[in-house]
Amino acid sequence: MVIGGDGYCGWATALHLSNKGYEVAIVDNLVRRLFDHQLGLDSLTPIASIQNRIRRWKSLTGKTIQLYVGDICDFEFLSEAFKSFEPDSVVHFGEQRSAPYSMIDRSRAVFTQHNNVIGTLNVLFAIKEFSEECHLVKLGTMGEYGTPNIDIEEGFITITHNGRTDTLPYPKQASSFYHLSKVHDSHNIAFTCKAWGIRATDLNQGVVYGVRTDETAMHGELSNRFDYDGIFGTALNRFCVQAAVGHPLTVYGKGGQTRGYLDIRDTVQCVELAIVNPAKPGEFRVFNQFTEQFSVNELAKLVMAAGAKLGLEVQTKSVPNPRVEAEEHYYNAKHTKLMELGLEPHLLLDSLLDSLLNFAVQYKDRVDTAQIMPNVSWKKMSTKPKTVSV
Ligand SMILES: O=c1ccn([C@@H]2O[C@H](COP(=O)(O)OP(=O)(O)O[C@H]3O[C@H](CS(=O)(=O)O)[C@@H](O)[C@H](O)[C@H]3O)[C@@H](O)[C@H]2O)c(=O)[nH]1
Repeated sequence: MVIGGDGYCGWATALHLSNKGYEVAIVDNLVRRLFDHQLGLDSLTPIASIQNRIRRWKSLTGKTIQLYVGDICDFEFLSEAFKSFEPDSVVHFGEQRSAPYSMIDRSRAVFTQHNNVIGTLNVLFAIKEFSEECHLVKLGTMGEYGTPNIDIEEGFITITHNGRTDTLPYPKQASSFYHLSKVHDSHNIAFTCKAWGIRATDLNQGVVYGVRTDETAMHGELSNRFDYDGIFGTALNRFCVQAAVGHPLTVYGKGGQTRGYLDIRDTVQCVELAIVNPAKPGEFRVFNQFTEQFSVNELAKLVMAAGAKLGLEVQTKSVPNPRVEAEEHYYNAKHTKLMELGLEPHLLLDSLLDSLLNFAVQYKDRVDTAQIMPNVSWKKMSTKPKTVSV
């Protein structure tokens, strides 16, 4: 069961698992499409409706993906989906995943935490009630750890304090209401593993880039979404679109912000590896899911160089940072557990950057340049509903 199977990572994962012979159901309330309508945003790539996506997949491959449209915060809906599909594994992508969205105003902050925390709680209750053996594969985020001045471990750290030693959850220092929602989820999941014997894997994923996977490239109607706006667009994908339309690359502040990154083709691989090698009953595992670390400045340099090769004149501009985050910091995060399970990373080589840039150029007429600059400020956030004007 892929919850959030209509979104960026979820759609690619649902198709990948279906292609690999798994019986797949998508559970999704389609709210990601509603956010676009409400905020006047759109994917760079045209995307088909979920029904047409699934029909096209069936006509191309003969494989059926079941669809349950509804909200997992509604426990009755989720119960019916569980009873009808009887999942062995649940992959949970079904959360509001944008940090800027969660910082627009009070109501978006509350929505994000309610939607994410209650949705995950319901999934935990559904597993306990209907499918005790079911393995939960939950998308967490590297942002749960923040940017501490020591190495980041995979979920746990062994500490000696006043002569005694214990292995404890790694300290969490999230820096948006969205990232905090994932911290709260992790605590709830860890507790239910202990209390109810649930088996769970928390995938602390880094920033994803790219768009095509083997399956989504098979047909236009299987195309994945590609966000480039200031709310849902993530760093490298945004920079590629900016380069394609001749907009200076928007480095926030000093640009020393360093994060773990991965290709979307590795997202789908990692999820499959977690499913094939499930956690044991009662086990709460944490994997750091990224393949390489980059600072924002490093990404901008790579895109400038790749752009020059394609004859694009790419400039970089530091814009005032709309977020509250360290702009120069130590960053060294472990990420060996998925490699030990057999992950074969697609590293960010010139070839991928070329093809991403070409992809952005191909769709550049669809770019609304008014959506590029960031317009959500961490500091100016207020209780007043922020309405969007045209
Ligand atoms: O135009 C831009 C966009 C971003 N940044 C900077 O790039 C870094 C990453 O920002 P992002 O928007 O690419 O990613 P983020 O907000 O962290 O969120 C994304 O990446 C997270 C993983 S992580 O960053 O927490 O490891 C996931 O959890 C989220 O769902 C996903 O939207 C930040 O320091 C941000 O200030 C820029 O300098 N310029």
